[in-house]
Amino acid sequence: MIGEEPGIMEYVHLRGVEIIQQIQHTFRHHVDLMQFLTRVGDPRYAFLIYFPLAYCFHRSTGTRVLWIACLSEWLNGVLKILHGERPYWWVNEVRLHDHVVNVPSLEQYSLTCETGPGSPSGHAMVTSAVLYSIGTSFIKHGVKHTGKLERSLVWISFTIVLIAVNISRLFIATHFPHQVVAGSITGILLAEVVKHEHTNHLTFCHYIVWSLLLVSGVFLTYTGIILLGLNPLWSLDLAKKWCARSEWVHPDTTPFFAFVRDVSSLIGKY
Ligand SMILES: O=P(O)(O)OC[C@H]1O[C@@H](O)[C@H](O)[C@@H](O)[C@@H]1O
Repeated sequence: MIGEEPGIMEYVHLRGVEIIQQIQHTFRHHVDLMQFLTRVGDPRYAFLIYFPLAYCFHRSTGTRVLWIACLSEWLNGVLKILHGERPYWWVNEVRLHDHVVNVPSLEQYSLTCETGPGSPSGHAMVTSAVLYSIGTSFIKHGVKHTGKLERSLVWISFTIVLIAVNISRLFIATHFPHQVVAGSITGILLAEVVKHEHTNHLTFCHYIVWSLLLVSGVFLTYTGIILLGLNPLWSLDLAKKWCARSEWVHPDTTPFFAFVRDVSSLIGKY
C-alpha cells in the first residue's frame, strides 16, 4: 500500500506525523486524560450511553441519535474499508519499505492499536454527528425560549468536545490530522441531512428494510474488495504487525464488528 501512494499523500502523512509528535510532547503528562477523551468519542458509547440517555430525556431525540450513530458509523466503515493508513503503523512501514529514515518515532498507548483503516476517523465522525444532533435538538426542545446565550453555550461545548476528542486521537497516534478533520466535517453534514424528525414516524418495516440495506451495502463492499483481488482485512494484519503490545490489538475495533453491533441495535430498538 505504502509504495503505491502518490507523493502528495506521503507529504501529508509526514507533516501529520510531525504534528502528532508535537501533540505527544505537549500532552506527555496527560496520558490518562487523553485516553479518557478518546473513550468519550468511541462510537460504541453512542449506542451504550448517549442513545439511551437521550431517549430517557426526549424520545424523538434519542431515536434520532440512534439512527445518526448507526448511519454515520456505517458510512464511515464503507468509506474507510479500502484505504487509510494509521500513523502508528505508517511510520514503521515507510521506514521498512521506502527506506525513509527521517520519520519521527511515535509513542503507542493501550488504545492506539485500532484494527480498521484510518480514513476518515470514526470517532470524529460519530461524535460530531451525534453531538450536533443533540445540540440542534436541545436548541429546539431543551428550554422554552432558547436565546443567543444558550445557543452559543451549546455550540461552544460542541466545539470543545469535538476538538478534545480529535486531539486525543492524534495523541494516541491512531489518526493523521486530515482524517479527524474529514471525519468531523462528514459527521456534521450527515447530521444536517438527517436533521428532520422523520425517524419518529418509522415503522417496524422501515427498520427491517433499512437494516437489510445496510447489511447489503457492507456485503457488496466486502465482496467487491475480494473480487478486486484485495484483502479486506489488510489493516488488521498491519495492526498485529506494528502494535507495540499484542494485547492492545482488539478485534472488536474492526469495521465488521461495528456493523454487526450497529445493525443489531437498530433492529433491537424497535
Ligand atoms: O476510525 P476510528 O476513530 O479509529 O474508529 C474506528 C472504530 O474504533 C473502535 O474503537 C470503535 O469501537 C468502533 O466503533 C469504531 O468504528
